[in-house]
Amino acid sequence: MLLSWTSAVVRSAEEPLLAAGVPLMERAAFALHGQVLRVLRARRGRVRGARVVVLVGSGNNGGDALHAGALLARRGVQVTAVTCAARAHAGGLAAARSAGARVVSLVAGGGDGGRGVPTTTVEAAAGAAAGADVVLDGLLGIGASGTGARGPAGALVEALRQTPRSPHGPVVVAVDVPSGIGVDDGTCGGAVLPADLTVTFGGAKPGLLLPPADACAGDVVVVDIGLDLAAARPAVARLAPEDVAALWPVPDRHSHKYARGVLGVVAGTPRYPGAAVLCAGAAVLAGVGMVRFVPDAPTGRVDPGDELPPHGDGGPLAAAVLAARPEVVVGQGRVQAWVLGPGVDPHDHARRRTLTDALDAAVSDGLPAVVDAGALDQLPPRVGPQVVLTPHAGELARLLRARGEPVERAQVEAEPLRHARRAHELTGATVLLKGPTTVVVGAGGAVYAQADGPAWLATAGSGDVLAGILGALLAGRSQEVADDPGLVAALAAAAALVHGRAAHLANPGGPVTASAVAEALPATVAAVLGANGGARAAVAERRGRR
Ligand SMILES: NC(=O)C1=CN([C@@H]2O[C@H](COP(=O)(O)OP(=O)(O)OC[C@H]3O[C@@H](n4cnc5c(N)ncnc54)[C@H](O)[C@@H]3O)[C@@H](O)[C@H]2O)[C@@H](O)CC1
Ligand SMILES: [K+]
Repeated sequence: MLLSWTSAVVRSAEEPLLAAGVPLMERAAFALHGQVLRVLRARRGRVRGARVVVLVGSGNNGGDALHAGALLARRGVQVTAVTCAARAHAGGLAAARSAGARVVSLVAGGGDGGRGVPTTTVEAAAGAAAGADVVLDGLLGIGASGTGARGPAGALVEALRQTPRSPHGPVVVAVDVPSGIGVDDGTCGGAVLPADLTVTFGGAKPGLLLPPADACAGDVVVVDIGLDLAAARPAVARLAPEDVAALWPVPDRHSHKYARGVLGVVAGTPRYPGAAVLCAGAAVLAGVGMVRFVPDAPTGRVDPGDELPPHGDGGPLAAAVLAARPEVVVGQGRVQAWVLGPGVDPHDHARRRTLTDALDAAVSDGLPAVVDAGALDQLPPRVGPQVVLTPHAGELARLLRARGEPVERAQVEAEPLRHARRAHELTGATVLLKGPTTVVVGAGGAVYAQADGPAWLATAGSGDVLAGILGALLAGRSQEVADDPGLVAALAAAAALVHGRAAHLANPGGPVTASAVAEALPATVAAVLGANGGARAAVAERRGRR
């Protein structure tokens, strides 16, 4: 699991160490230079003679970069440091100079308190950067105010962004964070320099995980500089496969289909059965004990005693689901969780009535439920965190507008965490906001950001598959969810991870269909469980024999 902490938390962890004279900056710079050496070796085979341009802001982030530049210069790297403000970290500047780095400034008399640093222009600095092997971005770190670099630093970032990127262009290594991102909220309001690699100190920062800024971070390497963050509350987490393995319900030899979880599904319409097929199918393939697919009653409510009506009674919608997945059971009956709404057209009155009845039942029974697409508009004013809303940005904006918040889709896309959090506050539900990076906000302040899928996953039916996976997880762990509603957010993040990985597995590097993603689920779950799952299964098997 990758955890992140806000700037304020990181600063307060630094304080006692700095007061005790612990050389945090030297530790950070040493690790940073090690990462740059690794990049240079991978790129050129050798370090000596490589060119590194160091972009230096006015704060300690620039100090880290300058000290790393000094260490690189001592290894024979040609280092040019470009200071971008009236002042620069004095110790770092002295170290870089004495190691043989060339220092220039965008500000006349700048960087060095007027000691005559040669000035350069934004164009010349951008040109030097374009010809370098590595650009080390030490413009702004966790001391940045607002988003986007301003002044000369901002002008340089803009110029670098205009430079066309090529495979032969420099590798951009961000010091602590890509300069200009909203460090704590992941916003990208102004000039931001996208990185290929971010070397971050002490612990990751939320903006490295949260959209849209996470797209600027590249690979994230966390460097231990001795900060004690164990007792501090993380702001945002990103699950890894081993975390999902620990969350996934794995049967033992005594398990039977009911104990493993029964999922009720209300999805699709007779005219558009695709969502129903994908959602119910994904739940089956993700390993749920059983799926009950709920068709519309010919008249009024379905009799709850109608456990297993003949297949024909479910009409063409149920027939389509059964044709694709004969494992599905059609009709009403006891369930441990629900998926409600994928592909349900609100203008289909019969389907809408079935949906409303099931949603009412789920909420009044306190069962975990995925509330998707057509069900989002039917949500009661307040629900518990066992209910997971799964909107995309447009649907979340509509949900917020319906609750009196004047929000447009673009605002949700610009600040996904803020708006997902607001929806959680207003409804009480766990919120899984779909996007290139999925944001989950749940009970007790839990926030997850998952970026597991390829861009190809943005395809019709993809969300129906995600809803099915999450439904399977909630059904399988509904008892634990009843005891600990905070678990729901972790399960939602786990579903997003498996969904994304299934898309990779379905067709590595190429287009995927939602059906192919669903078909890849059994192998994906097996891969995620991996050795960990094998060990757990063996333990379960042993227990079963006793
Ligand atoms: N405290 C320490 O000893 C350590 C600090 N570390 C580094 O120090 C960084 C934090 O240093 P600072 O607190 O000095 O802050 P920064 O280095 O992030 O710089 C903040 C300064 O930049 C300017 N500035 C703020 N917002 C700006 C904007 N939007 N555009 C242009 N200029 C802007 C202001 O003059 C401000 O003082 C961390 O990110 C990390 O890289 C690491 O070396 C670890 C140890
Ligand atoms: K930076």
